[in-house]
Amino acid sequence: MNYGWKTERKFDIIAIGRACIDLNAVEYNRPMEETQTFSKYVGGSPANIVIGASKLGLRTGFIGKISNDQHGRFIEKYMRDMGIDTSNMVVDTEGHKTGLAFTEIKSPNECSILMYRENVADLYLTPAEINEDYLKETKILLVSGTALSRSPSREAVLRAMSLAKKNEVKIVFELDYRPYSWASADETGIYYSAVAEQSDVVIGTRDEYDVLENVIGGRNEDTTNYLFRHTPSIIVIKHGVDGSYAFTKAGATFRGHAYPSNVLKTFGAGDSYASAFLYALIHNKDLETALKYASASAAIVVSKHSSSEAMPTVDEIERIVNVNV
Ligand SMILES: Nc1ncnc2c1ncn2[C@@H]1O[C@H](COP(=O)(O)OP(=O)(O)OP(=O)(O)O)[C@@H](O)[C@H]1O
Ligand SMILES: O=C(O)C[C@@H](O)[C@H](O)C(=O)CO
Repeated sequence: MNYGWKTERKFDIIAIGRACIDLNAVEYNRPMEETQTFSKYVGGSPANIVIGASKLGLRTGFIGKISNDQHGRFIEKYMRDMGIDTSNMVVDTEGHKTGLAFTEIKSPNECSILMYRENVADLYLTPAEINEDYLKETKILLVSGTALSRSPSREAVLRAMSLAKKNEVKIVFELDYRPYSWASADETGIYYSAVAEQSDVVIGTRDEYDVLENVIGGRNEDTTNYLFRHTPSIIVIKHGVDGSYAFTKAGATFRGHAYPSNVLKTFGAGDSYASAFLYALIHNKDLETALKYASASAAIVVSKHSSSEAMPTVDEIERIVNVNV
């Protein structure tokens, strides 16, 4: 398959959005009120996705703003050590802080995330901090929906998208809807639909597309009919453990099935799914295979404690795909 990426580019994927910290409950299978210890990991959906992609051997970079403190330095070093180019991670100069996500694992099916995201540095990225020469060097710009929730980060993303288009960089939009980041669902729908209409690939859960379309109980067919009238050529709709679908503008539909997993917690599924899906696309694999890689990657991460640190290798993914043919 040829997805139309420009081949001669230094990076496969540059992501834009938040790089934060996850504090995952060490004593799991209990409520957070009774949890005393947490393990620290780099987190934030777009950071997790490039960490996963980098672990799979893709060449990645990151655009975002981090706090000028121990947390910001921890994040930058971790990502650099993972092989991600951090040259366009801007250090905040106005005292903004790193976002924190405390995770609660009450049972494999009852997980929640308590986010501390007041005045977080990532939402203060400005359009002036977007570097066209950097964007020119990538095949894909990965946009995370949460980065659209506030200004000036919103305008920074819109600037990055317009420079991406100017330089024939494909845009992948991961909806990554976090309700507490947004002023209202109406506002989310407005920005999500405008950005999705301009993106080449859109990835999200059924619920996230409902927010984008401002509907309740939306149908995949209506979503694809609407978005394929615009730029997207591939639309991925995830349905949790019930699997996922990839639709193409040419009219094909592919179904991905979740693989059996010894589930510890459910968060991290979406980010590991996206990193392996994009790995497969960059390697010109067909969409059926891309869905298998994505689902296998997610099955691995839901069985482990973290989102970022748990990202699998290509061998681990292929072992699952090959055993379950
Ligand atoms: N319990 C599970 N066991 C195995 N695979 C799973 C499970 N839950 C989800 N997955 C896999 O992960 C993929 C993405 O899951 P989901 O649709 O929940 O995305 P998400 O809501 O973006 O994830 P997250 O919880 O990280 O936000 C699914 O399509 C499926 O392949
Ligand atoms: O995206 C976040 O800000 C939190 C993540 O890092 C967390 O691991 C998660 O929710 C993954 O789905």
